[in-house]
Amino acid sequence: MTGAAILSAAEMRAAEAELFATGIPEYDVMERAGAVAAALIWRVGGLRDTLVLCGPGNNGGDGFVIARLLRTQGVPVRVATTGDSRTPSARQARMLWDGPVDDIGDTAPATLLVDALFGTGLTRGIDDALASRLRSLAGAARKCFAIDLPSGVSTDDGALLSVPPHYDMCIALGALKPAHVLAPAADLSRQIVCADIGIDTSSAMTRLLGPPILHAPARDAHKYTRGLVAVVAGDMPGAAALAACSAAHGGAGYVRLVTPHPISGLPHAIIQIADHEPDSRNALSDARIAALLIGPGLGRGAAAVARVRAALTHGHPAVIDADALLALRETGFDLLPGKAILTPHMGEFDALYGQVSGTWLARAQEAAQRSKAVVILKGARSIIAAPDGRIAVSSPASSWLSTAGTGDVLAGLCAARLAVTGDPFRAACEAVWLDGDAARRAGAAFVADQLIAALPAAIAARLSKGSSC
Ligand SMILES: NC(=O)C1=CN([C@@H]2O[C@H](COP(=O)(O)OP(=O)(O)OC[C@H]3O[C@@H](n4cnc5c(N)ncnc54)[C@H](OP(=O)(O)O)[C@@H]3O)[C@@H](O)[C@H]2O)[C@H](O)CC1
Ligand SMILES: [K+]
Repeated sequence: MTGAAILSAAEMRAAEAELFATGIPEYDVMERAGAVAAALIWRVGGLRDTLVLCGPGNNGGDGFVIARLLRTQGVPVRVATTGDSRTPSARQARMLWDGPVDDIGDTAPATLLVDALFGTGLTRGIDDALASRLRSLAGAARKCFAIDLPSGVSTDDGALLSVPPHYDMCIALGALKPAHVLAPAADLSRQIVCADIGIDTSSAMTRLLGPPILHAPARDAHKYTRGLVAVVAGDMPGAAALAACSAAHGGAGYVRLVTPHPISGLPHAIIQIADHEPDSRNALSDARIAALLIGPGLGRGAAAVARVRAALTHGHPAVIDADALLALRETGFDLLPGKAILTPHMGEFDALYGQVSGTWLARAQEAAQRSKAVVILKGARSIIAAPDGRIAVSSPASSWLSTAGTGDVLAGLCAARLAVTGDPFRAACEAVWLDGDAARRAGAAFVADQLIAALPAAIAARLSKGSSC
């Protein structure tokens, strides 16, 4: 899985411990962290007067290193603290700082503010007086930098434990944390930069969704080897038609729409198969079907549940969306094939899984394990969880995606990528990435059909070297 690693506070501590076990002293890692952060601040802020706020722990220690290194570049730097430094490394960093140390309560503002008050060690909301002091110093600064995390956010779930200010840049140390990718904490910083400080994150199971590498069809490909997608329509075939178009433009070799009502205006390349029976038995018995999609426009009630049951009896890899997710409450998860993608938004997620506790990452993970399927928890930042523990979190997608039919487009795209790759997690990651990129290309105020039209360019942009169009 590609994409920057996302580690919880406990995982970060374990990764640090592994590094220290190789003989690298903790203080050396703090020096590295401070050096990378100071270089980034120097690049943006140059010689502007700078105030570094240092807390009691190692986040504060990073702050002292940053202050010292900026000062050696000629930057006029002041440090203000909340009191004593409480860890050995923070005390060492403080000892090496030979400039002034103010009390945070009465220090003067500066043009640049560096927040090194609290990082992954924050265990509770910071008190009101300190939080308000941080906001007022940040408000008076031209640019604000958060070291590792904005002080006042919960590392593992992105909740705000007190009211933090906004930042121009957050410098994540060693790895991203959930608070860098989950709202509301993730929305506090205009830019989040991950600084490499030598921590090995290669085994991280949770990652930011990275750009996929796609391949053009093989020279000897034909429509079946590229992937046959069957889309099962229901009461409202328009939504299924949209999903079928998306599957066709998403890379499938062949798309069949199994529908009770003929649909006019569809591209001729999409083959419609009349199916007046809710059991769809014959239309779906073709062993060449590489991915089945059911849900868009399916409708609810007994007929819909029967359609889902019948569609899933064939064991084809499947994408379950919209109303079909609600039907799963009746059928149970045992009906799902070995390769399945479920695409709930938050409301459908709650309806399907009930009250699952924990962070959104943990909830998506538990849902994937319970249903033994890849779950795409759709939102501004979608979370893709696999039963084996892998999780990918997408960067925020265009808010113009909040328009009718875009869920159907994503479902069709998932089906296409599942048919092409045969791998549900990879397919879900590719689909979410391509959907986000197509939305970016479609610009403002697009409708779902234009999103589909942007898919080929999004795919072309991700083709591996050597792939030809
Ligand atoms: N990732 C790395 O490899 C490295 C990270 N570094 C930096 O270290 C911090 C984590 O440092 P840590 O010392 O564990 O924690 P903090 O500095 O965030 O804060 C802990 C101290 O803060 C006190 N605390 C916690 N909550 C509050 C609160 N609400 N109000 C007041 N004080 C609070 C806490 O005291 P307790 O009473 O809770 O015990 C601690 O004294 C990480 O984020 C990086 O910036 C290192 O540089 C090494 C490399
Ligand atoms: K901080």
